[in-house]
Amino acid sequence: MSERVAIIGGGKIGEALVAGLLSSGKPARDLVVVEASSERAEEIAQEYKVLVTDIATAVENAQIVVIAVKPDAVDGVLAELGKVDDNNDVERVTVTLVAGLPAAKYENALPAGSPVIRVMSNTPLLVNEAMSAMSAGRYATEEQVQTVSALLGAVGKVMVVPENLMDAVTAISGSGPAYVFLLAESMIDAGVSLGLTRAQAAALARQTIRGAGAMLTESGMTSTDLRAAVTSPGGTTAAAIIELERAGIRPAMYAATAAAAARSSQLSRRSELEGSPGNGGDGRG
Ligand SMILES: NC(=O)C1=CN([C@@H]2O[C@H](COP(=O)(O)OP(=O)(O)OC[C@H]3O[C@@H](n4cnc5c(N)ncnc54)[C@H](O)[C@@H]3O)[C@@H](O)[C@H]2O)C=CC1
Ligand SMILES: O=C(O)[C@@H]1CCC=N1
Repeated sequence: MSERVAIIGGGKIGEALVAGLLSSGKPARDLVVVEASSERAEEIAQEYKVLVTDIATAVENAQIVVIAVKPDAVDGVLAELGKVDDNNDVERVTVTLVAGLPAAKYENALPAGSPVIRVMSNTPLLVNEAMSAMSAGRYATEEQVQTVSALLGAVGKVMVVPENLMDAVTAISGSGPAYVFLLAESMIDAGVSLGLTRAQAAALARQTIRGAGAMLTESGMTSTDLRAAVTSPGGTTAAAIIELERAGIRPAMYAATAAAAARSSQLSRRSELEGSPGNGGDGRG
C-alpha cells in the first residue's frame, strides 16, 4: 500500500479518509491534501501532519487522486485538474467520493481515456469501519479497481456494484449512519423521559447500538432472527415493537431511503443536463 494518495477536499469525508488511512498504517508522507479553506487546511495539517498544498503539487506523483468536495464544487476541481500539467510517467486513477455525480462526468472533463472509479463511502471511515461501494468507470482497469479496493479495504468493508445501484447504495450506507445517530438521539430522549439522567441514557443507548451492531456483523444471524431472540413472548420488547410498527417504522424507512435515492438521482440528472452537447458531454444515459 505504497501509492501516493492526493485528497482534494479536507472536509468531513476527506478528513475521515485521512484519519482512517493513517490509523490503518499508511504513512503520512504518502498522503497529501488540497483544501480551499485556509483555516480548515491549517487544522488538517496540524492534526494529521500531512502535507496540505495546492492541487498541482498534490497531484504530481499521486497514483490515486480522490475528489471529496461537495457536488457543486466538482466543476471547479475538474477545471483546476485540467490546468495541471500531466506527468505521463505516473499512472493515475481518479476516485470520486461525491454523491450523485456519475463517473462519466469526470471522464468527460478529464483527458480522454482517464480512469475513474466512483465510490460511495460513509463517515465510519474515521474509525476504520466504513462501508464503501465502488463502480469502475469505462477506462478503469481491473488492477486499478483492485488497488482502490485495497486502499478502501484498509478502512472498512468494500463492495463492487454496477453504477446504476449507486443511488440505492447512497440511500442505505452513505446516509445510513445518520439514521442510526437519529435512532440513538431518540432512544436517549426517551430514556430521559423515563427518568434516566441524560448521561445514563446516552451510555445505555451507545453501548446497546454498539453491541447490536457487533451482533449483526459477527453472529452470522439475520436481523430478523436476532430481533426474535430479544423478543420474549408477551414481554417488554414485544410491547415496544408493536408501538414502533404502529408508528410506521418500516414505511418511514422505505420513504426516507426513497427520498435519499431520488435526491442522488436528481444530482446525477442535473449533471447530465449540464454535461450535454456543447458542454463536452457525450449524451450517455
Ligand atoms: N458526509 C458524509 O457522510 C458523506 C459525504 N459524501 C460525499 O463526500 C463529499 C464531501 O462531503 P463532506 O466531506 O461532508 O463535505 P464538507 O463540506 O465537509 O467538505 C468539503 C471540503 O471541500 C473543500 N473544497 C471545496 N472546494 C474545493 C476545491 N476546489 N479544492 C479543495 N478543497 C475544496 C471545502 O472547503 C470543504 O472543506 C460530498 O460530495 C458528499 O456527497 C459521501 C458519503 C458520505
Ligand atoms: O448527505 C449527503 O448528501 C452525503 C452523501 C451521503 C451522505 N452524506
